Amino acid sequence: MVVVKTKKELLSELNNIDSSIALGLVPTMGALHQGHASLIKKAVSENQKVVVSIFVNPTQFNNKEDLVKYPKTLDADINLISAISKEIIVFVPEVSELYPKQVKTKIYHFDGLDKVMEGEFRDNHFNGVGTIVEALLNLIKPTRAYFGEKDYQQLRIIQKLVEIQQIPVEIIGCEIVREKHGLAMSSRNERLSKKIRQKAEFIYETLKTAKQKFGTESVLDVKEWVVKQFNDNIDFQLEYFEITDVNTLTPIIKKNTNTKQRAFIAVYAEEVRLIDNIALN
Ligand SMILES: Nc1ncnc2c1ncn2[C@@H]1O[C@H](COP(=O)(O)OP(=O)(O)OP(=O)(O)O)[C@@H](O)[C@H]1O
Ligand SMILES: CC(C)(CO)[C@@H](O)C(=O)[O-]
Ligand code: BAL
Repeated sequence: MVVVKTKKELLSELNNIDSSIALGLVPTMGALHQGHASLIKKAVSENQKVVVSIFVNPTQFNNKEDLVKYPKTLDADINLISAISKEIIVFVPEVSELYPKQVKTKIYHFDGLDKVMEGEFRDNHFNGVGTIVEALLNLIKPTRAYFGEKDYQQLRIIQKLVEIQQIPVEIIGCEIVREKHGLAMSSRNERLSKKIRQKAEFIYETLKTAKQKFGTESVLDVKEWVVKQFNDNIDFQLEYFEITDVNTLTPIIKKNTNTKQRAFIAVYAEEVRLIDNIALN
C-alpha cells in the first residue's frame, strides 16, 4: 500500500496507472471505522484502483473546538485500509498542500439544499465541504466517488456540486453502518464516555419510532413527540428534528405519498454533536 503526502507524489502514483481504468475515490477525515470500511470495500469492488484521502478539512468546521478535538488515529487508519486491500493509494496531505495560498472557502449556490438542518446550524459548513471535495475531485479525477448516507445532506450537496461545476464523476451513496445497538457509526463517537455511547442507541430508537408514527400520525404530531422524548431525557440535547422531501430537503408540514421523505436529527451528548437520519417511505 502506498501512503503519499503531497499532490506531486499522488499525481506521480496516478500517472503510473492506465488512464482507461476505473478509479474510485473515498474522501474521509480519518479516525476510520466500519462505516468508512464499507465505503472503501464498495469502492474496491467497483473500481480497478482506489484512492482514500484522509484530511481534516479546516474550512468546514464552524466550531474551532470541534476541529481541535477531532480524533486523529493515522496508524490505525492505515491498518484498517491495508486490511481491505494492499493496492489502495492513501493520500494524507497537510493543510498547506490543499490550501497552498490561503485557507479560503469558496461560496456556492446549492439551490437551498444548504440552507436547512446542517447548513442552518453549522454556518458556512457546506461551502467548506464543497471547496475541499471540488479540489479533491479536480486533483484526482476519479470515475466514481463514495459518500455515506449518514451525512445524507452532504451527499445531496455533493451531487449538486458536481452538477453545477460540471465535474465528470459518478457520486455513489452508501448505506449507514451502525454499531451493535443502532447508533450510527461516527468518528465523533470516540469522544463519548462508554456509558453515554451505550445509551445513545436512544437516537436511532427515536428515529425508528418516529418512522412508525409517521405512518399513522400527522407530521406535526411526530415532531412534537420527538421533542418530548428529548425533554424527558437529560443525557441528550436535541438540536433539530426535521422531516423533509429527499430531493429538495425542504421540511414538509404535510405528508405527500407521491414523493420520498426522510427524517433527520442532530443531537448533543456530552458536548459531542451526533447526526442520523432514516428513510420514512
Ligand atoms: N456510519 C456510517 N455509515 C456510512 N457512511 C459513513 C458512516 N460514517 C461516516 N460515513 C461516511 O464516511 C465519509 C467520511 O466521513 P468522516 O470522515 O467525516 O467520518 P464520520 O464518521 O462521518 O465522522 P464525523 O461524523 O464524526 O465527522 C463520509 O462520506 C461519511 O458520510
Ligand atoms: C467529505 C469530507 C471528507 C470532506 O471533508 C467530509 O465532509 C466527511 O468526511 O464527510
Ligand atoms: N462527516 C461530516 C463532516 C463533518 O462533520 O464535518
